[in-house]
Amino acid sequence: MNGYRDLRVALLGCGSVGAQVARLIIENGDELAARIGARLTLAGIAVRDLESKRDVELPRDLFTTDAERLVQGADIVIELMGGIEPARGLILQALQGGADVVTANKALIAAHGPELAAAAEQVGAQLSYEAAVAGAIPIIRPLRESLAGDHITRVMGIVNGSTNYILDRMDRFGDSADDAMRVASELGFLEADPTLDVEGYDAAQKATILASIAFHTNVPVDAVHREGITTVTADQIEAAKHAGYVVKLLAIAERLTAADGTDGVSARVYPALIGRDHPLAAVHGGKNAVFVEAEAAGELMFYGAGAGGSETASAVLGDVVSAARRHVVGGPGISGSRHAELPILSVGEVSTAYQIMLEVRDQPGVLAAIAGTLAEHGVSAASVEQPVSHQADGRARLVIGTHRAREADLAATVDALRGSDVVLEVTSVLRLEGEA
Ligand SMILES: NC(=O)c1ccc[n+]([C@@H]2O[C@H](COP(=O)([O-])OP(=O)(O)OC[C@H]3O[C@@H](n4cnc5c(N)ncnc54)[C@H](O)[C@@H]3O)[C@@H](O)[C@H]2O)c1
Ligand SMILES: N[C@@H](CCO)C(=O)O
Ligand code: NA
Repeated sequence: MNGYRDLRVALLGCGSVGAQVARLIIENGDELAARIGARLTLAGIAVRDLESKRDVELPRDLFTTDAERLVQGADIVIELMGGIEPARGLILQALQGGADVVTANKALIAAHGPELAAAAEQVGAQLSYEAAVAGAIPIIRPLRESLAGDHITRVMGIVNGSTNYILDRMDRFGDSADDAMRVASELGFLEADPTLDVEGYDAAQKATILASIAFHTNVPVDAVHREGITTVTADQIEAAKHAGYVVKLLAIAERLTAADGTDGVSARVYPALIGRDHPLAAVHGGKNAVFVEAEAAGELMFYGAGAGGSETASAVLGDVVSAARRHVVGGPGISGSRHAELPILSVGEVSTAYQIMLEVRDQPGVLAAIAGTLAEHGVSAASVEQPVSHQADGRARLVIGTHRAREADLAATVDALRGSDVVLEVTSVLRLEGEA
């Protein structure tokens, strides 16, 4: 197609996502040119090893091991190498040279987002990372642009596919935690270091990014309260099911008012109960979804593939097209706004309902003693159940559902229950999210 100017695109990394991005740029070149009004010309692909076997057949003359040189003179740089360095240095080099940058690197954006955004703003370049959170699902752009005129109150996401796969197997097929983890590992769903998934680090990186954008505030990753799924038991999943809930690993970013009246932001990742009729309960297998609540828009749900080479490449290409259009029309790129600078509140300020499971002495007066302990700490019981299936040898199980309580009050209640003569063991404490 004639008449279009060329935009020089440098691709850094040619793994699962990078190879698919290269394929789409080459295969869809004419149509992309028509949509953009300029042609994306792949100037080169930086790789570690020129001879490596690739998922996709690509022209070999595009490959180079000299990433720094490739970045020079590029209009758009796509970073899909992962990791902190050299990705960070190359992105800074690209931005300082005036290029727009597209990345899928959640670890880098979570750790160095403000530094990279400042470098982009300094030269009016655009830094975008739609693929860094929930893969193919459009969520960064909706939060940053589509909802820019609204007030977001809460963002609650299933943003880690492998842990959702594990919890879903436990819920639907009655797998033990170990069995579900083994299947997820065999299917290649887990990161090379599975701790990143199962201890919630990956979800915490995504929570940082979501909270920062939703609330126009820099929310550092170490301010995210993080609990993984390694403590979740088949017993908890069964009790949740019985009570009409499902256990999901949730990344939550929320506007909160603390007990002292401070308005702030809470960012947290933990396994929590949600009602089986909540839209997030229908997110099965390795899928992701983000549930957004905003003052004017109400409830919105974004659902789809959170990972996968071609799926993630779709989000990357969306950002590339947006950057390319900016080159055509001119003007500065959309920047990450941080003007609100809200304080980050501790998890102790969060208020949710809870489900507490206890092993107690099966004797008269136990219920009254436990009700007394709850009341002393200002926690009110909404339901108490004593399942006959868990009664033996003078022991009984109690499953207590509470009304909403502050996390700090609930923690004090649980400590007091642990110290109580009638309680043999506190076997489970799970938060209940997604209720009005
Ligand atoms: N795979 C997914 O489904 C997915 C989803 C969302 C986000 N991401 C993110 O996308 C990025 C890429 O992920 P991926 O799955 O394609 O990883 P990958 O490991 O398949 O690919 C990364 C590639 O970059 C190359 N590389 C690393 N350092 C390099 C260097 N210094 N110079 C040249 N090449 C280098 C590696 O050799 C590898 O081929 C990561 O930041 C990841 O977190 C991936
Ligand atoms: N390990 C991540 C990959 C996508 O970021 C997941 O399980 O969702
Ligand atoms: Na996304």
